[in-house]
Amino acid sequence: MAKKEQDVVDQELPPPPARCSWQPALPEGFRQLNTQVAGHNFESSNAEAIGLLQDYTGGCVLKPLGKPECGERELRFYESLAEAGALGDNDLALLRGHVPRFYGPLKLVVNQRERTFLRLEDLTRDMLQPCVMDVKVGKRTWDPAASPHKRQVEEAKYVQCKQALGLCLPGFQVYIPDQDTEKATILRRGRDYGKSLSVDGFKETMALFFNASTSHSKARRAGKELLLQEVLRQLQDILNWFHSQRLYHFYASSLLICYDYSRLKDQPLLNGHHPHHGEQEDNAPTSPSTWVRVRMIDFAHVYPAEQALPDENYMFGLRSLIEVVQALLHR
Ligand SMILES: Nc1ncnc2c1ncn2[C@@H]1O[C@H](COP(=O)(O)OP(=O)(O)OP(=O)(O)O)[C@@H](O)[C@H]1O
Ligand SMILES: O=P(O)(O)O[C@@H]1[C@H](O)[C@H](O)[C@@H](OP(=O)(O)O)[C@H](OP(=O)(O)O)[C@H]1O
Repeated sequence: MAKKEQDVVDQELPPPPARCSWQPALPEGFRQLNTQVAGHNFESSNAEAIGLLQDYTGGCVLKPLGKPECGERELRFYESLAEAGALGDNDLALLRGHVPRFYGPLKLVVNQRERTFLRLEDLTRDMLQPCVMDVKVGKRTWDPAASPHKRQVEEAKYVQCKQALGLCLPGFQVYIPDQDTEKATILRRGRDYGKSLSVDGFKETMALFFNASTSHSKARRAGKELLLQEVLRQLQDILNWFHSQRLYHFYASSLLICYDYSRLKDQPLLNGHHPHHGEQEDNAPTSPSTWVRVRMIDFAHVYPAEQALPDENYMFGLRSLIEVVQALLHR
């Protein structure tokens, strides 16, 4: 992150890496991903447990392969997307636009052990004040090979939101303005917070994440509207892909929603018209797709679609998310 002007109000999530009293042994040129909000992470008492890394210069993140079968499945998924793109396969080629770019596997020694990482596009790159939310999609978060125990464990977590909305919230960070000073403060929440949420709590948390409270100035409301419309556009694009695809079923997969808080302030309304992704306009740098990114991540439990059926489990969650975000536009 280039600059930060915040007091840090951390809760539940581990503090930003620079403040840790211990440091994992990382290869030169890499550091812990300081915008990681969920997922497997480094543990001071377990050298085997590792989280995502960030390449100082390359604008990419490095995700360690998870448990043998999960890690290999995710690597195969990204590789098949890369191959399909080259062959011009339609549904797979389109899916590439909804996931981080993949730059191949990389072996690195971390905590004295060689591990394989996936090199992925950093979805928070160029963001000065990155707001990041990981939303796990689907009522069912266990895959067809899950043991009865794993299935039971998954069913017992995030119960309220998962059953009603088909969504779970394992973590997020957001910059919010201090009421009096307008100075930005960062707020971070992890899985324990997500597991405690009711449906209303989930909706309020989404309002908090999108800085969508009603008390903002006119200029801030314009920024909020632009943000929500862009998020909805990108979510709808993903849903459109799911309507046609019969290739995969995605279990325990997430949507990563990222935006740059520093771009939210003072966004002008261009005569009611917001530039869209891909539009060739002189003012292209202000296109919200440059500071708002919604992508699918975490493919450790992706399986071929059973009987070539649509992925109703994922689509149920995604439709709920679209409804929740739409409701924020009308607050
Ligand atoms: N391409 C990316 N760009 C930026 N941040 C990312 C990217 N991929 C993952 N992250 C960060 O890392 C976190 C964990 O990612 P991911 O869900 O892939 O890990 P995981 O260990 O497989 O998770 P889980 O415990 O749910 O299986 C995300 O919540 C996000 O903060
Ligand atoms: O939401 P939580 O409570 O963080 O639960 C974790 C989450 O379900 C992960 O998807 C899962 O990793 P896998 O996708 O690899 O199964 C992990 O299993 P693990 O603890 O066995 O790694 C769980 O602990």
